Amino acid sequence: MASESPAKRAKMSTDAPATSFAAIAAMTSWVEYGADSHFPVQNIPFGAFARPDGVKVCGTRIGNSAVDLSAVIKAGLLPASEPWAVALMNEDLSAFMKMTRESWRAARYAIQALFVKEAESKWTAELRTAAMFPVASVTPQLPCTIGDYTDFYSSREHATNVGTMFRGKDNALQPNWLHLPVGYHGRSSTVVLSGTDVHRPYGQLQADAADPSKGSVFAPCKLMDFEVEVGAFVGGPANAMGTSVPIEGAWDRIFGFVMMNDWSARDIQKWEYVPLGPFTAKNLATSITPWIVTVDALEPFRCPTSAGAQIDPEPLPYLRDPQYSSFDLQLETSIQSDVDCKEGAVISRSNFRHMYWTPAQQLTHHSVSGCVMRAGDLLGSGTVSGDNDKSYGSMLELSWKGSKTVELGEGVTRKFLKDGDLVSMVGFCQGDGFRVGMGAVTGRVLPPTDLPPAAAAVAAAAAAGASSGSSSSSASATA
Ligand SMILES: O=C(O)/C=C/C(=O)CC(=O)CC(=O)O
Ligand SMILES: [Ca+2]
Ligand SMILES: [Mg+2]
Repeated sequence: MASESPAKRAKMSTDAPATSFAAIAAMTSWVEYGADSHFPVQNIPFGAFARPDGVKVCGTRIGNSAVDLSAVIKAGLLPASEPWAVALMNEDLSAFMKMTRESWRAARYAIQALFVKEAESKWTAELRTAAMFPVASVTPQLPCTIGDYTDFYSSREHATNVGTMFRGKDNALQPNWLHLPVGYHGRSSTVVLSGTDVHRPYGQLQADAADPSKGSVFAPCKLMDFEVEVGAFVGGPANAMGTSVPIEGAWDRIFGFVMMNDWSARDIQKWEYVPLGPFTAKNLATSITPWIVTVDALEPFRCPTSAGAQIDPEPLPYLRDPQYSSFDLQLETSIQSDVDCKEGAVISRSNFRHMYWTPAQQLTHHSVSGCVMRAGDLLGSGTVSGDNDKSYGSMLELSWKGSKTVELGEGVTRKFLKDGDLVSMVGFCQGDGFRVGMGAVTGRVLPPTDLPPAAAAVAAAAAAGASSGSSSSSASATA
């Protein structure tokens, strides 16, 4: 790691593993993978997948292998009687995530110890066949039952940019923004795994922003967008209703992190969001990576946020995070299209350290009214935008509401997403000769689905209106 890197400068968390950063960097594995793998022995994430024979199991990933932890436990390489091992015998991580950080840590260390070079002889050929599968041969599953999904708005740059575009420069950052992590309740039913195609949604759009008397039309979204986010999975025993999660222990209630794309229909959003915030513009799909990278795996990369060691104004006491900091997690977003950008092009580079509010502050604030926070709840960080126009986390900002083009190379440009565009977001921390990352969250934009009967009737009526001279509901999407 470069000597000036924030990860190196940062003091290791007191909660961090007893191992030094140098000792972590020096770990090697008997499993082969490249220096750019996101899943070296230093990572050991948790996930759930269906084996080639269809059996669903909890697992980890190392290099390009998905590891069936139930097979490793059955073979006697992990202590079957430990409560965490019992929990890992389930089809997904729901039970395991309800345990404590101590249990997650014990499990991760025990698994990690099986993949260091010195442990190679423990792995018989028989066990390798029974427990290790090429990732391409397994079917990732959602890691747990996602009870609730909440999305925050915690990048100061993103909030300022969106506020400027939606409400004007003078009302960009609302007066509450520096005092609490603003958020909205999202929809867990449409949280999907990376690789899931996403249809351009239908919805209500304002017919003519210059003339509100023209009302609205029903049509496919024309301003389809992504949002680069880091998702935090809540873990640990739920707080009782009427109590809250104290900020002092809040980091210990975060099980780990995934990359997340909060698909957004900007024209639907612009019309519907007043005054209660995002609704159907955001519930069409939210894509996540399948492997949850633990807080412990990210601890060596803890660093100050770009807002500094403290925030000003100082938040109310209940929101003062004693570990106010972030992770030096690099984020890179690209678009690929078989139509006009076959090689793909990187359009944004950002970093998780740009977030102003920490996941601990988000969790504590979420529960301050007595709201129950359960293991498996998903908290979106909010779009991660940096301080320059190459680091913005959405097309809305990169194209500044469509007022300029985003270059994909060789004369190919975008303002918003086109049908056929494959959006890919990767997140990783760069260590000294190794990486710890989440992999890529991908999703392709498909044309609108065939309309269900009720919606078809509305569209037909709107089309009839259009042919008689009123507002149009053309299905063609512009980009
Ligand atoms: O109304 C606004 O200012 C904008 C709201 C959002 O776009 C919500 C959202 O998804 C927040 C985020 O990802 O940061
Ligand atoms: Ca969002
Ligand atoms: Mg969403």
